[in-house]
Amino acid sequence: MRYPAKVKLVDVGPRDGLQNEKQPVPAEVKIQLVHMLQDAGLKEIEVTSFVSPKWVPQMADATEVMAGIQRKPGVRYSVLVPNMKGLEAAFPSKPDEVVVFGAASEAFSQRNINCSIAESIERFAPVVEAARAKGIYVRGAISTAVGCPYQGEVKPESVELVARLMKEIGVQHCGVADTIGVGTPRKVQAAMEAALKHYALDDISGHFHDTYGQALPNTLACLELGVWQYDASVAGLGGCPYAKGATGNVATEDVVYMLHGMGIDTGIDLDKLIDAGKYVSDFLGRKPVSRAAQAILTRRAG
Ligand SMILES: CC(C)(COP(=O)([O-])OP(=O)([O-])OC[C@H]1O[C@@H](n2cnc3c(N)ncnc32)[C@H](O)[C@@H]1OP(=O)([O-])[O-])[C@@H](O)C(=O)NCCC(=O)NCCSC(=O)C[C@@](C)(O)CC(=O)[O-]
Repeated sequence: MRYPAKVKLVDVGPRDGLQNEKQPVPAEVKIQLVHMLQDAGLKEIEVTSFVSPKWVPQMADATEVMAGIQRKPGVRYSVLVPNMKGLEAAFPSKPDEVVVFGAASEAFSQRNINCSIAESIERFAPVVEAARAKGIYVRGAISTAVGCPYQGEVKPESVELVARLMKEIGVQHCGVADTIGVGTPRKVQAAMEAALKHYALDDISGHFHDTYGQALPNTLACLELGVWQYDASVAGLGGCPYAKGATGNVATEDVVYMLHGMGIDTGIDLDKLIDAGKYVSDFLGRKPVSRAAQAILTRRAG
């Protein structure tokens, strides 16, 4: 089996990881987390989202967080925007990339962004056009690509349809997301192959939650397809507010440990990454979910 020699990881911890956190997380903590992630070698960080504060109160400080970051050359800072209002609010923060987020399941689309899949594409079209006109790269996320908390199993055909619709409106990159972590390797490969009908290998990524402990095998399965870009969340933080019971993304530390063990380059310093995960976990008053981080922290403690 030939795996990609290099993998790009996008740390979505500050956004996906913290959006569902019940306790208030001050902007300074989010900013410090971003700084520690960039120091650890992350080349892309999903910082925040410009969404309705009524829907996701934890992200209400998006502008403050973006303003507080001291940017490191070579690092891309992305933000989620669900509509034109979000994009216009994001513009002054000068994100390198915006993420429009749709779903392969109608029920999830309604619960998450309050519209149908078709309506979401209509909303995204002007967002994509306006962002690209300003030279901002546009990534798309397809949630519930294998399973939906409201509708059950999701077929690859639904992923293919949303990937095609996103491609048609000019979305440049397609993220295939297992929002509730129900996928297993063959199913996730099928979802990825469906998206690959419309997006090139270089324009596609995986985003796997670890609810059922399948995120690492799912990552390995997609590496077998040649997919070399993945989202992950430091310390395994997170979950989606509209996917009850779903745990966080695969922990970035665990993915890095696996990839380095396979001789795959990530450009990330695992020790510094573990420090970032420990920093935010200490603030939240719990241990990092990452097994690799727990093992290394135990070893460090002697
Ligand atoms: C999309 C909307 C806004 C539609 O919500 P809506 O209620 O249908 O929107 P609306 O256009 O009717 O506006 C209603 C109110 O929201 C305001 N509003 C409208 N837009 C914005 C905006 N951008 N920023 C701030 N405020 C906004 C608007 O101004 C108005 O305010 P009011 O007049 O009532 O005071 C809402 O459903 C929403 O914010 N949803 C966010 C859901 C979300 O953030 N989910 C988590 C992120 S997705 C995710 O985690 C999955 C992912 C990406 O990680 C991949 C995976 O794992 O699946």
